[in-house]
Order: sequence, then C-alpha cells, then structure tokens
Amino acid sequence: MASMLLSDCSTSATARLVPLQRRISVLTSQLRSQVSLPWGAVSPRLVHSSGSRFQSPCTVASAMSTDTSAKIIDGKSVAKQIRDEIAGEIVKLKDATGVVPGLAVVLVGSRKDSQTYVRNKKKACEAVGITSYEANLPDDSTEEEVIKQISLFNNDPSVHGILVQLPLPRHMNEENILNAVGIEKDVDGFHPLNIGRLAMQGRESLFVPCTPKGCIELLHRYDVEIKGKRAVVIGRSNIVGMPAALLLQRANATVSIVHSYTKNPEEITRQADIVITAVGVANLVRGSWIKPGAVVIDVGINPVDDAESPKGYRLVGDVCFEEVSKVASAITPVPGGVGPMTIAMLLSNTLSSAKRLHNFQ
Ligand SMILES: Nc1nc2c(c(=O)[nH]1)N[C@@H](CN(C=O)c1ccc(C(=O)N[C@@H](CCC(=O)O)C(=O)O)cc1)CN2
Repeated sequence: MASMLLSDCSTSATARLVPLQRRISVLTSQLRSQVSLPWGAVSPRLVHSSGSRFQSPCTVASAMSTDTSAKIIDGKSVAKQIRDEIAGEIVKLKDATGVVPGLAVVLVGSRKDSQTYVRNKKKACEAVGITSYEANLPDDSTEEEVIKQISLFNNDPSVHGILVQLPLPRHMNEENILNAVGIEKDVDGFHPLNIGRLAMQGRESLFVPCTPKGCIELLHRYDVEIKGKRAVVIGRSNIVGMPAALLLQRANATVSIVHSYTKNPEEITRQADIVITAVGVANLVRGSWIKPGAVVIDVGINPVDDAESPKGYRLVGDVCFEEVSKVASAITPVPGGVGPMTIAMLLSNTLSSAKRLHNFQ
C-alpha cells in the first residue's frame, strides 16, 4: 500500500520531497510552527502514516509540461470568464436599481498569506464593480470585538456580503465568530445553517462555500458529467472536503470520503471517475491511485522548497501532477486551477446576495 499522509483539515502543509520518516517530522514541526497553513486549524492527528516508506518521489513537473495525456482544466481562464460575466451583470443591476453590491472582509491578525488573499479579494471586487469594505483587527483582539465588527456589517445596508478571513488567531473560537455572520450575508457559506441546508434533501443553502462551488463549476464548464458517477473526495474539512462531497452528492454522484483513518485510500480512490483532493499534503496522490480516464480536481496549495525560484519555494498540489496527468483524462494544475475559482465564486455569491436582498432577478 502506498505511503499515507492525510489531514482532516485542509491546511496547506509544507511537504518536501524527502523520505517518509523525515517528511513526517518536517511536516509536524512546520505545522507546529504554523507556517503557511492557509486553511485553518492544525489537528493533532494531522499527520498519520502507514504503509511503505519506499515510495518513489514525485518529480514535480511544471503544469505547462507537454508530456501529459490529460486535458488541463484551466481555472485561471474560467475564473476570468466568470469575472467578466459578473461585471456585466453588475452593470445591469446598477442601471436598473442603482444598487452597487458591497463586500465586507474582516481580517484578524497579521498573517502575510491572509493579507495577500484579502488584498486579492479587494482587487477582484474593484475590477468587477463591487465596493469592498475592510476591517482589520489586531492579533490580540477579543472574540467580542470581532463579533461587534461583524454586527456593524450585518446592519449596514450597503454591505451585501461579509466574510471573516480564515484562519483566525488560535485564541479565538471560530464557530462563535462564523455564527455571528448574518445568514443572508454569509457569502463564504460557512454559517452552520447554510452548511446544514446543503446536507438536507429538498433544502437550499443561501450560499455555497466558494472553493467547493468552484470545483463543481469547473466540472460543469468542462462538460464533465457528475450524475451516476463514482466520486471520491480526499479530505473532510468544513470549508472544502465536506461541502465538496455534499455538492457532488446533490449532483447525483455516488460519493466516498477518504480521510486520515481510511484503511485503503489508494484502492478506494482508484474506483473514482471524479477525484477532488483537499488535504494540504504535497504530491500525496500518485498515478497509481487514479483510474485511467478519471477527472482530477486538486484543491491543495502546498509550498515546497525550490532553490531555483526567486521566492525560494513554489506551489504544488496534493496530486503528483507528473504521474497523474498521464493517467487522468482531465486535471487542474496548481497554481492556476481551483485557486482562482475561489475568488470568482466569492464575487458570484456577493452579486447573488445583492440581487436577493433587492429582489432583482
Ligand atoms: N474566509 C475564507 N478564508 C479562507 C478561504 C476562503 O474561501 N474563505 N480560502 C483560503 C484562502 N483563499 C481565499 O481566502 C484563497 C487561496 C488561494 C487562492 C488562489 O488563487 N491561489 C492561487 C495561487 C496563489 C499564489 O500564487 O500564491 C492558485 O491556486 O492558482 C485564492 C484564494 C483560506 N482562507
């Protein structure tokens, strides 16, 4: 059985191309020091290993490599197309009603990665005609201070969407804070009522979390049939894995979730026509995990050391692109796959919210 390193949360861990035992200790120490973990809390059971330690390294190829048989699912260009569509719809909304959609972002603390994501969200808003509002609170803010800020945005009629950038500082209770976002402005779709409705037959969420929504949108735009197909989601985080599985199920796929206690992840994944990975472990999914012709959506964004890159690192996914692109029929690259779709879906949710709040079809 293949080496196994799985996370229950979609944290992005720095993984290196080193033998398994060292990789575990590198991962563990990096997770402890909270380096580059854009997707939230660190589970004490994050790194779980079993099986062979003699797996060959995945030689990470550039996503531009020509030695692939799989079609590249180009999230960057789909996201651009969606942003253009949104910009057009915002003009129509404004012309008909005078309403300009507004998005408020709450950023707590000074994490560089979160600051970058927030900056990118603001730029994306500007480009399509959404007004952005920002509240920056210091690392040592109290939960009450954050909730007070959220309440101000809840009561502001020019704000149609509110999001709290994750992860929050460790001393804060994420659940309390996310519960404070008014369900009608919860454009991240993280409120338990929105997630709960996603899990229920015959109910509709007001908003679907952006990253999983982006994954499904990519499948639709590339004409990948979901109905009746077997799908495997690797990872069960609240913000990606679990909602992705629910969305696939709602689209009538037969869904399995692979997680850190799954005994035979490779065998289960190999049965899937559609694979979505969101674990934050670089190159975990190898060619041997994939059924020939499967479609692979890689949500992982993992920095790995790269002396040749000006930054000293580059980003890779959860999937060993070089191997999997030779087996799959279609695959998302990292970067340039799911990542850009996250922000496009946020803009789409904000526009829907403005339309709903102003009864505009
Ligand atoms: N409140 C939220 N917090 C977080 C979310 C979220 O959806 N809501 N997701 C992530 C961070 N994130 C947006 O917030 C995000 C991450 C990555 C990308 C992206 O476009 N990635 C690029 C690569 C970027 C690079 O080169 O550094 C890609 O994959 O091509 C967009 C948004 C955690 N927090």
